[in-house]
Amino acid sequence: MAQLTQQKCEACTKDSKPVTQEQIQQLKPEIPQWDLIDSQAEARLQRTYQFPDFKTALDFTNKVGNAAEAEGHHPAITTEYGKTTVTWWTHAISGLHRNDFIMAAKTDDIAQSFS
Ligand SMILES: C[C@H](O)[C@H](O)[C@H]1CNC2=NC(N)=NC(=O)C2=N1
Repeated sequence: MAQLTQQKCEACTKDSKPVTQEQIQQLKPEIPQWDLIDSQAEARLQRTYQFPDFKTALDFTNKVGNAAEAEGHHPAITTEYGKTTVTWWTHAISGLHRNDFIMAAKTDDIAQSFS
């Protein structure tokens, strides 16, 4: 299987299959700096990135937003002075889909261009 960053999101419906625990164990090492969290009783992936100032955090936010639009899969993003927190989950299934791991890996790739 190709690296997550090379993969494409698929359109999700309420019938889409969430990742299994086994799949999570396989995929999580590819995005080691992401936390698996429970929010509103749903599994989500979350990571906070540090930046030197607000403008850089906002530039990163916009790049992640563009990637989300390109893939048709959308995160929650909180932009603050010096940091941006990105949270991925799949609304249609109220949980985690492979798409979320793909987008977390793509988000890490975007962040690399800021370091
Ligand atoms: C029709 C469209 O593809 C869907 O509404 C998409 C849009 N972006 C989405 N983003 C996320 N994170 N979860 C979804 O279920 C989702 N659904």
